[in-house]
Amino acid sequence: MKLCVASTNPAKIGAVTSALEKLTVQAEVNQQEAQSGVSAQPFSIEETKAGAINRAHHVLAGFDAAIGLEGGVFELDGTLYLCNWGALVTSTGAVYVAGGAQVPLPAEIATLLRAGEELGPVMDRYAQETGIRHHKGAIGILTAGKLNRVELFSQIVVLLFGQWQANSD
Ligand SMILES: O=c1[nH]c(=O)c2ncn([C@@H]3O[C@H](COP(=O)(O)OP(=O)(O)OP(=O)(O)O)[C@@H](O)[C@H]3O)c2[nH]1
Ligand SMILES: [Mg+2]
Repeated sequence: MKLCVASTNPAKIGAVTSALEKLTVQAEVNQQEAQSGVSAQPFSIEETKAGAINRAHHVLAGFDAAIGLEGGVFELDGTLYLCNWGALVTSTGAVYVAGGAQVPLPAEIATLLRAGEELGPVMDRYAQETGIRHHKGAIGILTAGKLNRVELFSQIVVLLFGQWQANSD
């Protein structure tokens, strides 16, 4: 199967390849930068989910299926949460979506995001590291490494393929 991942972010590519290994799915995995069609910092579940779907559709041409993975934040009861969404679209027109881990963001990070900053650079400053978005992710910082961004998105990819399988049997 020819599969395209709608990102060149190593954390997202790693998530797809580890999920495919876990599922023993044979696929030729390609990657392409993709426009999410939403803001650089999605600020709701709806926007984050839409970004994942848009990405997948934007890179589908020429492939059997495409995967979009998008991180974002959303407000709930006055607290800002991290959220993560994935979409799997197929050349036959199927669309599967799945949400992943959600955790509250520290107030100091929430303040900066509400002021218009993107989570990636904010997390790098907060943790005094670089490129967090490409490996451990905000989830890795916020859970003392108990879950990283690859593992987080890998679970979403398993949910996507599982739905595809359940609807193909
Ligand atoms: O340090 C981070 N750790 C995370 O866990 C995380 N989740 C989301 N974001 C940020 O939210 C925006 C949309 O996310 P995103 O899906 O576009 O991610 P990304 O820009 O890293 O990948 P990509 O666009 O190259 O595929 C981007 O500004 C990301 O910086 C994160 N940053
Ligand atoms: Mg991005």
